[in-house]
Amino acid sequence: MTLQHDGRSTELQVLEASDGRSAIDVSKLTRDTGLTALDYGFVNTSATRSSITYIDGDEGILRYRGYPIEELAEQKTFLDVAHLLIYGELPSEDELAGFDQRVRRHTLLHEDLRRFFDALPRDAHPMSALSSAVSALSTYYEHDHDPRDADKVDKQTIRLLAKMPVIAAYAHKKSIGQAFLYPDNSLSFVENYLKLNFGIQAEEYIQNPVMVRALERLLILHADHEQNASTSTVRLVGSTDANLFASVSAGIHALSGPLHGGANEAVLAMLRGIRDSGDGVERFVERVKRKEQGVKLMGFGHRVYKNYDPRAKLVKASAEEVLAQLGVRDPLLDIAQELEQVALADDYFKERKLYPNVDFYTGVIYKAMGFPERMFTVLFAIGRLPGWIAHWREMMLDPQTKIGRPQQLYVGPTERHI
Ligand SMILES: CC(=O)SCCNC(=O)CCNC(=O)[C@H](O)C(C)(C)COP(=O)(O)OP(=O)(O)OC[C@H]1O[C@@H](n2cnc3c(N)ncnc32)[C@H](O)[C@@H]1OP(=O)(O)O
Ligand SMILES: O=C([O-])CC(=O)C(=O)O
Repeated sequence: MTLQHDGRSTELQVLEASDGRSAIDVSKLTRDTGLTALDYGFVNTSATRSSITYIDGDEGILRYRGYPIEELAEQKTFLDVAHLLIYGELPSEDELAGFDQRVRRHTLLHEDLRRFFDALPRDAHPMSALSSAVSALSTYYEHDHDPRDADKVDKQTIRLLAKMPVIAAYAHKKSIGQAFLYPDNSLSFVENYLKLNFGIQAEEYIQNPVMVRALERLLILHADHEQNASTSTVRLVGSTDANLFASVSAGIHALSGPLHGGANEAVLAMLRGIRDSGDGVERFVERVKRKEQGVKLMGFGHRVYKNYDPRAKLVKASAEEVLAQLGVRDPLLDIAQELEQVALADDYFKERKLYPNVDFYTGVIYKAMGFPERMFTVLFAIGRLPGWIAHWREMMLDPQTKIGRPQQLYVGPTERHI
């Protein structure tokens, strides 16, 4: 395809993806024609080629390395999926045992890093504590940051996978003023995290198999989602050759916003608001449709899914199942279900193809498990970690990678003088 502008021209090559979709390669556009592409929110822009995750937003399909999310969530553990995303294949039994052992061996935090939490205010949001501590973690491994050294990258990968859940649990303990526990490496990844989070010093912590399985599934469902805002942040920061901890810590900040991962916390606030106002679901939906300042249907809508988010379908089924298994009756689940029903039948949402996204039902499950609302997005971050790591590593190995540096259309004053 030839594009001409102002007497100059360029050949725009059309590149094929493995799903039959295509993209125009505009990499020589500016050099050949002086034009740039303007694309607010990158709605029409592919920033890279990737072989990690596939999404068909019209059909509601999500696959990690080719495997449907439904199969992975049903049959695999979070560490299986982390291995799949990071190394490209599901592990054999021996590979999983080796991977699991390595992760268990690296769970301990340096004592000084435990004390790092002393410097944070008690009411610090756990997401801020998490990103700060992950950033601080990088100061302990200065000698292993070289992104081109495969062994070092692998060491950092395992360290981050092992230590981030511990940091997450400490962020929670800090916010409720309880003593930190040491990791128990006789436990699986998820069991260890649950004990660190909910266990109390000098008291036995009894694992609840319903919670373990529910959390495994939720973490798997959050493990990757191709070029979402936080993963794109990890890639952008990593494109400067910044280290893995620095890149992931930036990703955690990006995830915290209520338009992205922070929506799971915002959904619960919305459901509570509806309950406490006594106004009912229909009235709330009317306010959303009127686009009242600050009123949105949180947990609804998605840049890519113009059909039901396949993760939301699984999380919804899980919510009903887990609450029943835990013997929890939560009126907020009824409000969420009614809200979904009313919205899906409404033309405003139909015309705009707005469906529940992954964040809509997760909070109800986390709440039933005993997590405070401010921990919801932290749980998302633990789940998303393998995806961030996989993208960072893929980018580092890709010979096409360049420093991320968008352009702009300058609309300020032309030259002027004082
Ligand atoms: C893990 C995740 O990150 S999943 C997403 C989590 N975020 C949320 O749940 C927050 C609520 N949802 C949203 O804010 C948006 O749907 C986003 C940020 C997820 C996607 O945004 P975009 O792709 O830029 O969609 P955009 O904002 O252009 O929406 C298109 C139309 O639908 C409307 N719309 C989109 N989402 C919603 C919503 N949740 N409630 C009400 N209206 C909505 C917009 O107002 C817009 O309407 P208009 O055409 O009349 O102006
Ligand atoms: O893909 C997106 O834009 C947001 C999302 O659902 C995710 O990161 O899980």
